[in-house]
Amino acid sequence: MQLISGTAVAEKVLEECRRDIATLAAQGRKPGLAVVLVGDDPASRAYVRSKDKKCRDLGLHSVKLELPASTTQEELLAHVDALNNDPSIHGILVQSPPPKHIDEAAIVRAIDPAKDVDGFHPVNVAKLALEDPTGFVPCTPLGCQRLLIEAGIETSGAHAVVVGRSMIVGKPMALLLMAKGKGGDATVTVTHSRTKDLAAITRTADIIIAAIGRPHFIKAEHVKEGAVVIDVGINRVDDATSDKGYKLVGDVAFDEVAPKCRAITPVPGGVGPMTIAMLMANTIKACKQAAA
Ligand SMILES: NC(=O)C1=CN([C@@H]2O[C@H](COP(=O)(O)OP(=O)(O)OC[C@H]3O[C@@H](n4cnc5c(N)ncnc54)[C@H](OP(=O)(O)O)[C@@H]3O)[C@@H](O)[C@H]2O)C=CC1
Ligand SMILES: Nc1nc(=O)c2c([nH]1)NC[C@@H]1CN(c3ccc(C(=O)N[C@@H](CCC(=O)O)C(=O)O)cc3)C=[N+]21
Repeated sequence: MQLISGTAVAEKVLEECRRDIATLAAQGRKPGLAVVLVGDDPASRAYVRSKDKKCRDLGLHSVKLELPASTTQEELLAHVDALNNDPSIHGILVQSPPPKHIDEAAIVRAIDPAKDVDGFHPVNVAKLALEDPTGFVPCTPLGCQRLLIEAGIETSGAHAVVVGRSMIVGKPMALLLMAKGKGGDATVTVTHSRTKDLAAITRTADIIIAAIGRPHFIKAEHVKEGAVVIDVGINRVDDATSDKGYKLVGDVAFDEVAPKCRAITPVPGGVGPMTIAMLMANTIKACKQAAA
């Protein structure tokens, strides 16, 4: 069994980012990322902090907007508009999910597609479907694809089963795996909560991408011998032995699944660090494209 280290692959991606940042610096340019958080969900706060920290480590310009949960739709749109017009900002990310009174779809559509490093804007969703390389691909599925490539997993002709169909993970993941070329050319099945006999389908998978949001949902019975499993899930579960009072677990029951796998990602240290690394890479891409 091969343990695919997201931490190690993310470090490789960040090394590429450092080189790009140095090249841009020599041209007097510095990529800038703005992360907007509305409300005080603890997991979201932690995530926003780690993105800000990674930006600073790399020497990117980083703006962190932490807005109260009472922020109105109009106020948030005004912030997005200001960032759209700020030439020092190349990437804008509005942390999902926002509070209930915010219309997330309208916010996403207000972001300049050229600064939409999350890849959520309809223009970028269309570019992904069209396999147009000028678009931005959502960071998490992009990171999963890179993990497969770096781990030497052949996707061409493989049966990949994606569990989950969200706009942030499952759907773009399926589009990437079915696209032509490296890390693609797979035969893709997308499953979700209405899927009948999920285990019968996942057992036919050469590659399983689990993006469900339920701790330890994928069990040994879901996985065939020799499969590759990418665990996207980040779930906080109570843990009295940890000083934080919780621990992070994936959507895969790692202990029982790992022995059957050719390769598997851990949680933490798997897809999570890749998401952050791809966000940095997308911000650099946005900066390069803004100059061109
Ligand atoms: N590592 C990272 O960087 C990231 C991790 N995540 C994590 O990935 C997980 C998924 O996130 P996200 O896609 O945003 O979650 P969503 O809740 O938006 O989507 C979950 C998907 O799983 C499907 N699903 C739910 N229950 C079942 C079931 N019993 N059987 C089969 N499918 C099911 C849902 O189906 P239906 O559509 O029918 O409701 C839905 O399509 C979460 O744990 C999240 O924390 C998310 C983003 C980034
Ligand atoms: N607009 C938007 N874009 C996102 O990309 C986005 C979002 N909203 N909302 C929430 C989800 C979740 N997400 C994570 C990214 C990294 C880790 C991560 O780095 N995890 C570490 C552990 C971190 C820790 O220890 O807390 C790991 O898995 O090793 C986790 C979760 C991005 N998301």
